[in-house]
Amino acid sequence: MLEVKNLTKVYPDGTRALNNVSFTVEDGEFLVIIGLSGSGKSTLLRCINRLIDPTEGTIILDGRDVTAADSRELRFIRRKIGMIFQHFNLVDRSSVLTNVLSGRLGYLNPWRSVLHKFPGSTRKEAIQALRKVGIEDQAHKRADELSGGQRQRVGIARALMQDPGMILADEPVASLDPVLAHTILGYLEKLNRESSISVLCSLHYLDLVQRYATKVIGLKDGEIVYRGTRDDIRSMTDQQFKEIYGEEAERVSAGTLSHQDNISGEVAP
Ligand SMILES: Nc1ncnc2c1ncn2[C@@H]1O[C@H](COP(=O)(O)OP(=O)(O)OP(=O)(O)O)[C@@H](O)[C@H]1O
Repeated sequence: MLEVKNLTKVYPDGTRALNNVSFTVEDGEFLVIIGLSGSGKSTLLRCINRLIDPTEGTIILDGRDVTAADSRELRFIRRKIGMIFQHFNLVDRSSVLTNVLSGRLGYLNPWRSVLHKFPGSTRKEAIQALRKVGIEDQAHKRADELSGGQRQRVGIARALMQDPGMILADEPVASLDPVLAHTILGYLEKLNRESSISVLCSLHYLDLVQRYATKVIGLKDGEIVYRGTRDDIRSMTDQQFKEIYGEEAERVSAGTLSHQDNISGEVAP
């Protein structure tokens, strides 16, 4: 379980990106964070694994105080938190397999990690992780030879190598077309449901929020302005969504949602 209490982040230039944000995420939840550009979504996600140090407040993950963790503890905590990025953050010139294996670096003993020497069993696991996202046949290609959707699947496989209890996904489908967006979110949902991995994800299409979220928080100028359960979200109107999200709020095309029915079948291992 994740408990975020009174979290505030003020950047050195004085920008108050988060102001007194509190919420909880139960194990196995799929929390979606919505909000306009600049509302603080990335800052919030990055505070949770301390890629950004909060100014005030506490973050407790499974009883451990992330905010008070020293560097040793933080390494341990971060091992269990996978991160997925909008622009994938792959090493383009390395192979897909090497990128996936890098998810395990936090578990290697120091000399192995310096040399990036992975045991054979770990390489097998990496292939299995790629199989879970349907691209084991791409393992030996260079990462920059893959399409955007395939690259994000590599990002998921890399996160899986951490054996995470939680995945933080910062706009994971913003660079993808709507059909691919459903494919990627379908994989995240499957991991969420079948492996009980909690997912915290920022998204900006209402359809996607309604389809995947079990809980939603809405941010505006760094403050929580909306909290919704799965039922609340499903009955949310475009107008309500626009009040939080602004006039930029939009749906992906109606046809895409029905496509999801096919995708669900496709993601089964
Ligand atoms: N390193 C930084 N220094 C100063 N201000 C920053 C820094 N990073 C972000 N901000 C500011 O903090 C606020 C929140 O930014 P953040 O990136 O968290 O928002 P966001 O909701 O993720 O936006 P987007 O959807 O555009 O990524 C914005 O006003 C942004 O300009």
